[in-house]
Amino acid sequence: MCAANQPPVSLLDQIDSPDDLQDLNLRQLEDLAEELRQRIIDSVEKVGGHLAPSLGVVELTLALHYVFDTPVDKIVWDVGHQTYAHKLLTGRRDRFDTLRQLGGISGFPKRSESPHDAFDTGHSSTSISAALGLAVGERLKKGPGKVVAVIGDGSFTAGMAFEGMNQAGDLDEDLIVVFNDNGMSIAPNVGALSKFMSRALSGKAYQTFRKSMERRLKALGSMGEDLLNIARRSEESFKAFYTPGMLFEALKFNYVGPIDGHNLERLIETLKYVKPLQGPQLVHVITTKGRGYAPAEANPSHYHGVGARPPRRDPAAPPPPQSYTEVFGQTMLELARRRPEVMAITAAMPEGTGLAPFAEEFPERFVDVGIAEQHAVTFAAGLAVQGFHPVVAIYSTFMQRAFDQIVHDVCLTNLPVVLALDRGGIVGEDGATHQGLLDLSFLRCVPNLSLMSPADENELRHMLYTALEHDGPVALRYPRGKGVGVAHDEPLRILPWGKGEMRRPGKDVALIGIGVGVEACAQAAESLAQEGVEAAVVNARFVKPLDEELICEVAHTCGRLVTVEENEANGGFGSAVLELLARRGLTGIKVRVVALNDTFVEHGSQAQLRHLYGVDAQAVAEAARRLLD
Ligand SMILES: Cc1ncc(C[n+]2csc(CCOP(=O)(O)OP(=O)(O)O)c2C)c(N)n1
Ligand SMILES: CC(=O)[C@@H](O)[C@H](O)COP(=O)(O)O
Ligand SMILES: [Mg+2]
Repeated sequence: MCAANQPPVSLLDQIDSPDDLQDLNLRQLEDLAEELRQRIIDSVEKVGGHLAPSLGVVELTLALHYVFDTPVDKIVWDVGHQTYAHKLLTGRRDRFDTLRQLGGISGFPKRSESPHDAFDTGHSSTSISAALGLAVGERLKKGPGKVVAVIGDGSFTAGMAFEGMNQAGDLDEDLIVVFNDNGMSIAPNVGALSKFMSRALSGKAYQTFRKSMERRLKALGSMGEDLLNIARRSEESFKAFYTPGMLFEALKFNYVGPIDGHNLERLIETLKYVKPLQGPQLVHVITTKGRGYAPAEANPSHYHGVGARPPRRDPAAPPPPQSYTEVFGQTMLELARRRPEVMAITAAMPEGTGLAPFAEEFPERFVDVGIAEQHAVTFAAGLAVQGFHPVVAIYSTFMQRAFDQIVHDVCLTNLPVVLALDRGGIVGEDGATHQGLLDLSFLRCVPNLSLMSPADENELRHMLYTALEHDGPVALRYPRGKGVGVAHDEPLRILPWGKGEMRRPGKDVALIGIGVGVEACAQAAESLAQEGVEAAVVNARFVKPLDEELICEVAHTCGRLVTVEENEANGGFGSAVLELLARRGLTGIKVRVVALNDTFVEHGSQAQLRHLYGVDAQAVAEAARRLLD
């Protein structure tokens, strides 16, 4: 609590830990909710972040921290993108404006950041499994803590959530799952469960019946109250049948709800009721994503994640380059118009992958499978067997989840599926859970899979066309954010398969880049030229099949190679080049691999992280100088 001699500036300023909530009455808690909301809006407006998800759970967060005693009790937040109120209430109020910035607090729960963060999250649908592990551990250690998982309806579309539920029910473990149902994933939620939820809960007849019964019974005075209590108990069984309860009850969870996720009094009462209960409990809360901020309530998809306030743009300046995502989406449309067999698949991220326009123009050839990356890939394999040419657009980091499906269902039988990995490389503010720094390694090792990465947004267009002309699995990986700003040359053309391109001749050292690495090489060559160094620049284009002739030729000519990639060094593009040189017996070549060196990459801007982790143009030039010493 604040020192007694200083008048509290606000309720939030009095909250140095969740224990301080106990001193507040309901009215003050409600006022605190509004303060939290405003603080979140103000901060995100400045630094960016996940606004709508966090606004939707302000009351739920307050009620959880009011009823449960973290860190003894443990709360696992699924995805963890909705934890801004949680962070403000657990000792990070004064650092909150450093959110997602280099050296600042993370946008997701981090055990290293606070003991109140019970488990690190970022990828969805892990909370129930993690919480169950925590609960079993607590039981085995004979600890006093209760364990709560908070999971959204979007995150419930992933199979992993049901794997956790299935085991929890079987173990009859003391575990509380709070199901935050706002009807939204990033886009409107999809799937049979989501439809069942909205049908069951939006039943007008049920709501009208309930309200009229309450009114009539209350009019009867005390007798009416007794009857109302009986009716409430029978309502529970009615709801358990009519609402999703029966689904969760089948998984041996005691179902409680649905309750209004913005009614603090009801939330506190319900959580106090379930806290001491034994066995698995599921509390179903209905919330509004973006609650309390009209633009976010009206468009929760747009306000799911927002960027920091952009710097004022000079109106005379040329328009910024298109993003790789936009170019991908436009090229998909162009190709689909001429190729009826092209299908597009997303895992709950139509906007983020640029496929929203495709969905609008070709609704029958577009599928959003929900947060179900494994299913997306194998579903695509099924389509490919039927003669379609599916393009599965999934962020690099989330594609990690579908590795076995890529191997087992697509590549083993050499099916024509295109894997479009957006956000390949350093993504920036989302931090360690979201960087796309493993894909060149985990894709390169899979037989039958070809792997390309464009040097710029124009090359992405031709690569997508080339991939769709290839009779077998192809992965395309491209970065988050704006392109280089090159013109789009027409028409779309098929790139020479397995061939890179010499972008700049040179004889002293060869800078061989893949993807965004090529731009870093080009800039490094410019600065080396100021020092009289003639650096060749090669755009490798393909990680597999590698352009062996071109690489061996420049290796022979220059005798010095720097490979450049935004990927882990382990098993990445540089590894492929080293393996080639060894295979060809070119042992006298001096090589530097510019890549991430066996490390995770935290949050910060892309430019800051590229510099900090030594994969920017400056690092490339430095590596070349060392070879020339
Ligand atoms: C495995 C995985 N796939 C995709 C994402 C991207 N993603 C982050 S939040 C989100 C939607 C989550 O919906 P829900 O669980 O309902 O939470 P809400 O945003 O509605 O609060 C998605 C698809 C992710 N974090 N992890
Ligand atoms: C929380 C989450 O996983 C997504 O919202 C992700 O942050 C989206 O990333 P982009 O902002 O790159 O689309
Ligand atoms: Mg949701």
